[in-house]
Amino acid sequence: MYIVTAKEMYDIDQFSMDRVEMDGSMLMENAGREIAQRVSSMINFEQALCILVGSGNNGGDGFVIARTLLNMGYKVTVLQVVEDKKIVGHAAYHKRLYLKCDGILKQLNEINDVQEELNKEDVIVDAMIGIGVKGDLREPLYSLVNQINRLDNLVLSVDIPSGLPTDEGVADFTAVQADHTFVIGAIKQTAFIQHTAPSYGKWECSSIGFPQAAFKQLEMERKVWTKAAFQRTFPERSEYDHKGDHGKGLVIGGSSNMPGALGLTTRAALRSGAGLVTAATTDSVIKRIASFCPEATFVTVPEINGHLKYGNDIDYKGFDAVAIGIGLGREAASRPVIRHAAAAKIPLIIDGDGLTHLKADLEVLDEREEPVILTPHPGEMAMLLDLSVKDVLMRPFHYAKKFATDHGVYVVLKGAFTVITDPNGKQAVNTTGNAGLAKGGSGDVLTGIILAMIMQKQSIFEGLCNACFVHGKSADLLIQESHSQHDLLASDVIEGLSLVYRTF
Ligand SMILES: NC(=O)C1=CN([C@@H]2O[C@H](COP(=O)(O)OP(=O)(O)OC[C@H]3O[C@@H](n4cnc5c(N)ncnc54)[C@H](OP(=O)(O)O)[C@@H]3O)[C@@H](O)[C@H]2O)[C@@H](O)CC1
Ligand SMILES: Nc1ncnc2c1ncn2[C@@H]1O[C@H](COP(=O)(O)OP(=O)(O)O)[C@@H](O)[C@H]1O
Ligand SMILES: [K+]
Repeated sequence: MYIVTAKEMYDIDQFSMDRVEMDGSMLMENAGREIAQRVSSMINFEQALCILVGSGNNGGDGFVIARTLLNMGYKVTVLQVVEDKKIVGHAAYHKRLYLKCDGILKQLNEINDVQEELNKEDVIVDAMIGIGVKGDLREPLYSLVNQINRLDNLVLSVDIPSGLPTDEGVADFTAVQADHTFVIGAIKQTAFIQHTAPSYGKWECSSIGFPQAAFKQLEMERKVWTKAAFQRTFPERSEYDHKGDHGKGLVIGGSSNMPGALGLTTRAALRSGAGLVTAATTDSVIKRIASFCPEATFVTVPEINGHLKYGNDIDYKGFDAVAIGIGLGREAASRPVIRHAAAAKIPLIIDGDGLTHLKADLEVLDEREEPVILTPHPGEMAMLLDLSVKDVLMRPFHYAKKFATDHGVYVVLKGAFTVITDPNGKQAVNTTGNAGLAKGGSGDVLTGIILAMIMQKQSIFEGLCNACFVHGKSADLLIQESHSQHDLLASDVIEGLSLVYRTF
């Protein structure tokens, strides 16, 4: 499922109409009919529906929805929120059809008490403005949207909640708070931004006949990583496999005050299917984590005040990938460990404190040819880019892509919606997971899963997407079956991986 900006959606639309010669009013008919079908499955014939239509094509969709539901036998009223002369083109055509089917139409400016009028309705269908919104809502829409948001009625938005921007990066807006949004053609970027996603309520996306070629011509691919994508790309094990076929991974990190993190990463990598995992850390950390991951092997690294030192004595030969930085601490003495790891000719994952050390030494990335994967949370992404966390949360797609393409690395920008970006700027969003993961240690577990996944028979990008998918899915299944978001621990997420593998 594609994730689009407004411009990309208009490009898809234009391509379908100009190159494939699809008719605009047919696309509108498809959209409206598809949504009407879905609305009808949510309501009953006793419920009164008010369809609010605006001046653009979003309003046109509203007229098709109104006609379709009317002809199915529902109680429908259209409330037109703009003057007659503003309804033009395909929308005007569909308005005519609705009126010729004896549809009831009221004008907003002829109603004395809008609040009372809306209170009479059970269901509000919001087809006032779609992706064509520009700037802050003007009156009377601004007041109307605020009134709608005070109602208890079921509110269903068409394509996007009216007033909400399509693209990331807008801080302030007034928009309909939908209970459910019926997205047309492709899901919009703001459905994955922390401060705009809640406006959509639940959402579902319907295909209205846009050809695949219309999506393929987009400059850059940006998709939701779905269950189907996981099942299509996740590699099967062959009957004759041996441990060497599933990768020999190395994890480097740990310090006296953060010993557990490396244990979580190591165990998670083993649980996720790595053939062999070796943890390189201080003697005291090894003593503390060894019983938690008995299948792992260990390499002792010299220490200074409980932190790893130098790192030039770690032998990378024979390993297929390395993850570094987990629980490492920010002591300057540990910085060379990152530099040495960067010289190893195998895929490199840099996590946690490793990212802080990397920031002081970013040029090591330019010298590498093998894949580098960075796994920042928004705070670490902000640190890498010299921005505020607010900036990153406002434009995660933009900033993750900027860093990935500027430095030729993969970026896994973690959060409620994790954005995975490849060195060319291709992006995917993982939507599995829940707030039970918002706890220390969850990221360490993810790093272990990533290490295991990138050593399996799948591309690095697919491996990263699948790692985020199973990490979140484990948390989702655990809170359905035996845990809550409150008590879920990072170590539970490791054990929950078996549920994911068995279920999917
Ligand atoms: N083939 C197609 O094209 C298909 C398109 N599809 C549908 O079309 C939608 C996009 O349609 P669109 O481009 O006509 O824009 P749309 O979202 O209706 O809004 C524009 C209107 O809003 C108004 N307005 C804007 N900002 C405002 C503000 N701040 N405050 C107040 N008013 C404001 C603006 O008024 P104006 O500024 O012109 O006075 C203008 O008239 C898309 O989301 C999908 O639903 C589907 O049917 C599939 C096929
Ligand atoms: N509300 C949430 N919904 C879904 N996933 C979440 C949520 N909060 C955190 N996560 C996931 O949990 C992990 C937290 O990683 P991170 O912040 O690095 O934690 P830590 O460093 O404490 O281990 C990430 O994979 C993130 O995507
Ligand atoms: K809308």
